[in-house]
Amino acid sequence: MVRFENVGLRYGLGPEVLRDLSFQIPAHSFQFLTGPSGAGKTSLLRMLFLSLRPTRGLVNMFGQDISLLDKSAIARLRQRIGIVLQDFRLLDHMTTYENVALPFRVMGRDESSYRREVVDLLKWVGLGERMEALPPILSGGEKQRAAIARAVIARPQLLLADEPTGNVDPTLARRLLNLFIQLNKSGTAVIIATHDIALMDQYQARRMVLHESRLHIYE
Ligand SMILES: Nc1ncnc2c1ncn2[C@@H]1O[C@H](COP(=O)(O)OP(=O)(O)OP(=O)(O)O)[C@@H](O)[C@H]1O
Repeated sequence: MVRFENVGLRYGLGPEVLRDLSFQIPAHSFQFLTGPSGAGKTSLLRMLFLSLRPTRGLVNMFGQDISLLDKSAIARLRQRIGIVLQDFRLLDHMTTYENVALPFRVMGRDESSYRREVVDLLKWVGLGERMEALPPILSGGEKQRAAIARAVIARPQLLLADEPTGNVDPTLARRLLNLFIQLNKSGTAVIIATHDIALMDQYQARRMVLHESRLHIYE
């Protein structure tokens, strides 16, 4: 599903923040991405979301060499990827319900075909009472859950999550991890970037560890 070969990344004229990354993400797989602060986890997730191009090396996503794709092809590939970023990126003028329903709207689906699904997921993540609220009045943990719900609602083929349990208590973190595990069992490949060792210890999965710009994989 994803293949990186000798990928390097630098910002501007700075040093390479990621170097010689070679790995594959198989379909249906589950992995944690970890490493110290500043190791490049967010940068790697952004490359996987095709919002950042590598400075060198080959990136192949869903069987396509991304260096050959134009903007519209990249936008189409992105529809197969769900992402939860640390700053959530919720749209402030839309309600929580509308934010979570957005992937279905982008696909051109009729609201009657997805309303129940969106409402059920919002209830499941504990936002049943916040559906009509606008993001600016949500707490940090509520925004995080809304961002996660939006990323998973359309069952993407690949889910990328950057510190998805950073703003919630341990009980809710476990619940959200279970949501990712269930999504994975239904076929989505999942990559969760986290510092949270307690979270990783709760689920036996492949670990991708960034250290001094390089990636080490522990199966
Ligand atoms: N837009 C940018 N311009 C220049 N340097 C950047 C940019 N974004 C990130 N960096 C640098 O790249 C390196 C990796 O940053 P990145 O945010 O990917 O790390 P991280 O592992 O996600 O960190 P954290 O765990 O603290 O979120 C850091 O040295 C950072 O300063």
